[in-house]
Amino acid sequence: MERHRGVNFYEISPHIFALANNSYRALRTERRDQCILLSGESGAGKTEASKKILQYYTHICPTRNNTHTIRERLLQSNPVLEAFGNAKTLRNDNSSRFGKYMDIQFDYKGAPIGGHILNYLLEKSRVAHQNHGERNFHIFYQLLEGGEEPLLKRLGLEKTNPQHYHYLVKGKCPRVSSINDKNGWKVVRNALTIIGFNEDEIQELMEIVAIVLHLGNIQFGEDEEGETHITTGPQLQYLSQLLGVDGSVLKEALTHKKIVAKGEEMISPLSLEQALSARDSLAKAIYGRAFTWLVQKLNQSLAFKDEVYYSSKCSSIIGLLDVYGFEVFQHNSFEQFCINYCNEKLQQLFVELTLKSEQEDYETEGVGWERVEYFNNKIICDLVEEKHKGIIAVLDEECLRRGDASDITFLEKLEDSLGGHAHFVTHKMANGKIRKAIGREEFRLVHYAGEVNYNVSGFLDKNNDLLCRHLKEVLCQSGNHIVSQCFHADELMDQRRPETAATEFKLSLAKLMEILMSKEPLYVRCIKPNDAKQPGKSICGFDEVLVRHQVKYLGLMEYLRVRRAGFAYRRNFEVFLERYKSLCPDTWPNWRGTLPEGVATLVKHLNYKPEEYKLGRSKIFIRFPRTLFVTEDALEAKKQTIAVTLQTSWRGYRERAKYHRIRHAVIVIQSWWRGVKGRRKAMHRRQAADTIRKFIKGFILRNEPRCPDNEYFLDHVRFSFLMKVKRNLPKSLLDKSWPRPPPSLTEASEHLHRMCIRNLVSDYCRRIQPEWKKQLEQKVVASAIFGGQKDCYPQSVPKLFVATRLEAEEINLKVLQTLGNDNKVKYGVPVIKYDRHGFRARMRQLLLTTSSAVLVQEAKIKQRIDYGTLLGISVSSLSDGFFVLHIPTTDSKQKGDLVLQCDYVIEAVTKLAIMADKIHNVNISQDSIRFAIARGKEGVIDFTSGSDLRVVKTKNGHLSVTTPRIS
Ligand SMILES: Nc1ncnc2c1ncn2[C@@H]1O[C@H](COP(=O)(O)OP(=O)(O)OP(=O)(O)O)[C@@H](O)[C@H]1O
Repeated sequence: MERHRGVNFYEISPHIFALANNSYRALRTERRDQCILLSGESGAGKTEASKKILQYYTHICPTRNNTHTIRERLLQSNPVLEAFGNAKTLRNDNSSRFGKYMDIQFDYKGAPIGGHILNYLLEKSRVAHQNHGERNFHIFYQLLEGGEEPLLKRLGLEKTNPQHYHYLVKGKCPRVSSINDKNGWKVVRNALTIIGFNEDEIQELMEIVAIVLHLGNIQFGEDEEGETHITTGPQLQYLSQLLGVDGSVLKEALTHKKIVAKGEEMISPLSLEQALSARDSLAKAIYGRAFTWLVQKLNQSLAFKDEVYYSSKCSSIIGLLDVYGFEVFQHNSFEQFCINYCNEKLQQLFVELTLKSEQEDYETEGVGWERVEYFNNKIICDLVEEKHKGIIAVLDEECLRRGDASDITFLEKLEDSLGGHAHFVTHKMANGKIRKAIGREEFRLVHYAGEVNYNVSGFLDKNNDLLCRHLKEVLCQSGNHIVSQCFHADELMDQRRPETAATEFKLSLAKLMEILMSKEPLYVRCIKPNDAKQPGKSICGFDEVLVRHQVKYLGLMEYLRVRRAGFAYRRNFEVFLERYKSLCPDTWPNWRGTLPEGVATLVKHLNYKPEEYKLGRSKIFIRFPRTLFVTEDALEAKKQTIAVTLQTSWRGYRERAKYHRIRHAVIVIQSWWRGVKGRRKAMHRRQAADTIRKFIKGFILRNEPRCPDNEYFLDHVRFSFLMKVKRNLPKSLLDKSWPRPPPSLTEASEHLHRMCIRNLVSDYCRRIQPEWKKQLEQKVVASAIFGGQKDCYPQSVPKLFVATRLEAEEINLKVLQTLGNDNKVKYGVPVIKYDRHGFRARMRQLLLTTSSAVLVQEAKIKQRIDYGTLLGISVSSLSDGFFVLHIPTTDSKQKGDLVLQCDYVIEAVTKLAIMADKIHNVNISQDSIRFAIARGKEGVIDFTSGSDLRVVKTKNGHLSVTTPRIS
């Protein structure tokens, strides 16, 4: 299959795949529907060839989403149809007993997307009767051999025992070595599932097979009064069960007939013979219609479902015709007559389309041609089908004739109307040798493929193909859905007589011919190598006489002659030019001149040699396939360029259109956006003008009471001020800045400022540490005592009071005290111990010279003074560090007031005042301080400002302290 894919026909040796590939290529390239006609005798290999073709298509064709299923279904339809429609005959162990035309639908990419089957005249008679050495349809044996035990039990059948069923043993060969029924069952069962039958449908289909088998086993007997009755009860029970109808109703229908005359129904008993015939008719009718139902069901499964996406116009078709082949048996009946008539029609089509039309074409087109003689079988077709005169017409006439019409009268009628015809002869009409070869009840037709004697017995019945009304009524009530679908109540109402089997077959063949004529035909002529079903090329496998005979009657030699002398290809100028015009610059893209000139120009450009082609009146004839294939290859190569050109133009067009669309959209969006923006801007301006207007008016009226005209301005001013305040709030307590309020907000501003300060203060207070608080308290006290009173106070403000300075053990204090009136002034430098209760002084004596003091000895004075006894503290207003602690003098032990000097006079005095709770008893003197000396005496210290510190005792006994001035 791979070897044949995409290869030209002439490039490799002949093969069924080459032909399949050729038709597929033609379908793809020329988009013309194709049909492949398989012909040959029964057993020649048509069905096998058609399966190979199908296999080839399903293998090489590209796949679409659902084509996988379609492929499978196409392939699997074969085993199902073969099981129900094929049987073993003397000529072929798998002989098709029906005609089949299958359409395979391809989409434009060449993927199979669907299929449809037309079936023709099933050989129903086989259901009830088989010739010796033949079998019934395969499905019966397959079900019995392979069917699962529960299934068979349900159907009331016995496994692997065809002998028990009358309908299966008429030919006396229920088992054949070449056929594996058990395996066949598995294949069919699987195929039915793949095709899409559900379990119920399969069950009901098998019920039908069982119904036929049980019907065959129904036996009749006659009672003493001559009435027919059924002798096989169990079969009847199974039948009524499977058909889903009442047993008694079925029983009556099988043994009685219903006649409707003048609107009245009459029931009369059947004779034994009539009952047997009615039973067989019933079996044939049920099986025949179930077969048609099966084909319809297959068609539903194969149908192309994606109609919305692909219209059927987009698809192309390859048809496969595989009908029963030409048949000659010892005993030939109505069925062989129909089968052989069908083969005549196919041969006629072949003759018409090839030998006749081709040669006529050469002649009418004026191409020099030497006529090849051939046998035209139209005469035989006419003999069979001609209106009023043909065999079918005579048969129908006899069937419709009232009275004593029989198979024999039919034969006589034939003799009357067709006597003397070259292809028709009967025992009576023949003479000599031929007469002996024809039976009295036979007529002989000289077919294109040979002579066949047909026995007329049963012709009328088979052609009438009638099922008695009574049985039809029963089937209409059936509980089996397939049966009830096959036998519809409408049929009973229809008073018209149905077409006879032969006429119906003739009409369906006519339709088939129409279908085939509308397509490009390809032929597969199957040659049967021997009559013994033998394989191989040995002498016994290849019967030369038989083969020669077939080659002859198929008209192959004549056809070869026409082919050799003729042309491989012929087309109308228009079609040819249209297809290949792209290969010549002069004809591409359009030829303006006449068609013959155009074709001539094209052919010249293609370098066709004179012997390769001929130009007729309206057609071109190409002699060799090679020439055409070379041209096709060139077109294939050219298609790339054309495709690129088309793509370029299309893409350009598409992009331009897209660009224009976008551009238009952009302009629309722009205009809308600009409009929006413009409107927004205008609105803003209007709002701005309004604001400005309001603002100006408000400014003018700003000092008026609040009114609608100025409220906006005032609000704005307030808002602005508040925002300004918000932005410039003082960060610390020392920051005194505050925005200047507009006049209308002065009061509010002050309010806010106060709140802000308070807030800062509370914030500050919250954050303040205990030590610092104490420091500040002390500083506040210092400020209260000394603020603006003592010269050195301002310098002391930034200096922090050190907690340990006075509380420590040692304090650097100088004590000045006059201890006596002698010239030697003794100064004590007390070390003061200082605690919560008071302070204690311990003196060290100093010897005072005029300018310096020298430590002489440790004083023995120890004085303890409680804070509670402290009367007050005196300091000068100058910048010296002297201060006097006034102590009560009533106690004789007291040494008098303490005169002290300290570098940190502000700190020391403040702390002492706080400790002794004498804040209000600190006296700041301008010039001098009086202090008590022991024993009621009093001393004075005079303070003056000078250049540096000097302490001297003046003549008047005062202590004079000169303190440097603070610059
Ligand atoms: N190409 C083949 N190679 C080998 N065997 C073949 C080939 N073709 C056919 N046969 C054998 O011949 C038998 C009959 O073939 P097939 O059923 O295709 O014949 P047919 O022409 O369809 O007959 P009918 O007209 O009776 O249906 C096949 O079962 C097979 O055994």
